[in-house]
Amino acid sequence: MANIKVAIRVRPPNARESADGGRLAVQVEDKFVKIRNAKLDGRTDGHVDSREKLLEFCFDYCYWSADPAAPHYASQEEVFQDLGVSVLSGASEGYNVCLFAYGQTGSGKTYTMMGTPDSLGLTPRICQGLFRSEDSFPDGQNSSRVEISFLEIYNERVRDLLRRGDQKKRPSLKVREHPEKGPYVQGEIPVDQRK
Ligand SMILES: Nc1ncnc2c1ncn2[C@@H]1O[C@H](COP(=O)(O)OP(=O)(O)OP(=O)(O)O)[C@@H](O)[C@H]1O
Repeated sequence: MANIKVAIRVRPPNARESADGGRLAVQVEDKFVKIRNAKLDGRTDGHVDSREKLLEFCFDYCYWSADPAAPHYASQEEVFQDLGVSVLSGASEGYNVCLFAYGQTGSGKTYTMMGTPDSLGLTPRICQGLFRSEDSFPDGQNSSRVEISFLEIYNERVRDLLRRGDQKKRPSLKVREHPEKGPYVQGEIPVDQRK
C-alpha cells in the first residue's frame, strides 16, 4: 500500500466569486476531478473546439464541499474519517505521520486543517483522538510522551507558530537533514520549553 495519500477538496465559491458571477469549472466524481473550460460554456454553434477538452485528474480522495446541499457533500467529519483516522492509527503504531495542506491563498487550507468552533477541522479532531487513545492504553502502559510542533511555510520562510513575540522580526528557521533522523527544523523550540 502506498504510504502517501493525496486528497483534493473543492470549497464553496467565496463572496467575490459569487458576486462576479463565477461558474464552477470543476466537478468531482469518485476519485476523479474533472475540469472543463468554463469560458466556452453556452456555445450554441455546435463547433468542436479543442479547448473543450475535459481534463481529468485522479487522487486517492476527492471531496466535493462546494455545496452543503449536494448529496455527495463532504463534511469535516467525512474528511476526518478518511484522513485523520489513518493519521491516528499510523501514529498509534509508532510511525511518524505527516499531514499537510497545500493550495493557493483562500483555497481552504485553514478551514480543512483547523476549521471553526462549530465545524472542527482535522487538527483539533486528531488532537482529541490522540488523547482519547491514551485513555485506552493496554494495562501496564500508563504514560506516554506527546511532542507538538506547529510550523508555517510561507513564501519559502519557515515560522514556528507556537513561538510568542513578533514573528516578522525573527529570521526564517532553517530546514536541515539529520543523517539518521531525516529532515528537521533547526531552532524550533520543544513545546515543554516554551514560555
Ligand atoms: N470546505 C469549506 N466549506 C465552507 N467554507 C470553506 C471551506 N473551505 C474554505 N472555506 C471558506 O473559504 C475561505 C478561505 O478559506 P481558508 O481561509 O481556509 O483558505 P486558506 O487556504 O487557508 O487561505 P490562506 O492561504 O490565505 O490562509 C474561508 O472563509 C473559509 O471559511
